[in-house]
Amino acid sequence: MTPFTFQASLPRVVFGPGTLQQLPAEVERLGAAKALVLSTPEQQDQAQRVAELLGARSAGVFARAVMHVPIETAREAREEARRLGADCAVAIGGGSTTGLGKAIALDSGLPIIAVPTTYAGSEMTPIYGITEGGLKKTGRDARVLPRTVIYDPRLTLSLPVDLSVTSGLNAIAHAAEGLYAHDGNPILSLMAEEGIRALAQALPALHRDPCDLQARSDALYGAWLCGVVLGNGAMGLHHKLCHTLGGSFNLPHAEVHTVVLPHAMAYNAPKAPQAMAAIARALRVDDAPLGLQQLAAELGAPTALKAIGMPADGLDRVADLAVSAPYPNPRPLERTALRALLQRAWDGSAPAP
Ligand SMILES: NC(=O)C1=CN([C@@H]2O[C@H](COP(=O)(O)OP(=O)(O)OC[C@H]3O[C@@H](n4cnc5c(N)ncnc54)[C@H](O)[C@@H]3O)[C@@H](O)[C@H]2O)C=CC1
Ligand SMILES: O=C(O)/C=C\C(=O)CC(=O)O
Repeated sequence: MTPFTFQASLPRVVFGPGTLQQLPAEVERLGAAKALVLSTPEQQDQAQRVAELLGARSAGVFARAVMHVPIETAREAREEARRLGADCAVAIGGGSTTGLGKAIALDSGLPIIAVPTTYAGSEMTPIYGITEGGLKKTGRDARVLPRTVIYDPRLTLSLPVDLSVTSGLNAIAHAAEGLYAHDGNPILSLMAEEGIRALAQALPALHRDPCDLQARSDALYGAWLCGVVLGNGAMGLHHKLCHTLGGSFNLPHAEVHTVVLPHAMAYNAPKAPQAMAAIARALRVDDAPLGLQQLAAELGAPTALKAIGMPADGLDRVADLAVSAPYPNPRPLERTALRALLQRAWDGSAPAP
């Protein structure tokens, strides 16, 4: 085994069906008196119920989280937290709501309790994203890592099946890139393989029966592990391509990950054979990129960028951007090969190196 360094900074986790009921005690445990509850407009009723559960410990509800955290929304939420005298925030929702909590914490240091209701994994990472003037900036900052995460699988029963599948594949992407990250290590690799395994088993089961609480629990457990990997390892080609595609063309986040991942994996496969072997083991397939694309197709997820709103004439720009700011990746970034990757992803063709 090659020498390595392992240091992880992780939130406290409360996991299991019904654990949302422990939220008031978790707020108290932080030493906080007033929590601002954050959600998207679609989950406002759920946020309201959380505020009722908090009773006197609720400062109010801010239900305006949207995808990619526009700076204007972040400023409004920070101001609302200040105006209401909140000394902590509870983010109930997916990556968009967690992201809003992070934007507040980045500026104010307010502690965040995350209550994830998708499989995006943001609650386990110190990574934030804020969009200003149409450009999304991402960064890492220890202040934005939630202090506590409550994983209550019951809250995911209402997540539509299509979003459950693509969100689960978004989580698998975190683990896949962690397995070949330049700063990876055997402990993160253990978590990554186990996270992929749990999700690969859970997604078909919850696709058959969205109310299968065991499958929902397994998926959330997998998302937790994959989120830890993302938070503690570098992102490579796949995440960078997805951020360009999502940020510049306003494509739906989890769907972009779903379509691109098999192609990014195939691109890197010749330089990351051990990672591919681990992913194939976890998926129980012979060929990791192809097996992943087949899993997505079997679960009714999109497999072509053209099907999720990507204009064909934008592919050249994405290829240009992909090579404009180099970053560590197992296989060097070659424009011609990346342009071909993007074409295959747009067409929905089989992944190829
Ligand atoms: N910083 C990080 O580490 C990460 C950040 N992200 C960010 O998260 C965002 C995407 O987050 P996602 O979770 O994919 O989607 P999302 O948070 O935007 O949610 C999508 C939709 O599903 C709804 N929803 C969520 N949970 C639900 C439930 N249980 N029942 C019914 N409806 C529900 C939401 O209200 C929203 O309308 C992107 O902006 C992405 O950049 C994603 C992964 C990691
Ligand atoms: O692409 C992902 O799933 C991971 C990270 C982000 O989305 C970064 C962000 O919060 O914008």
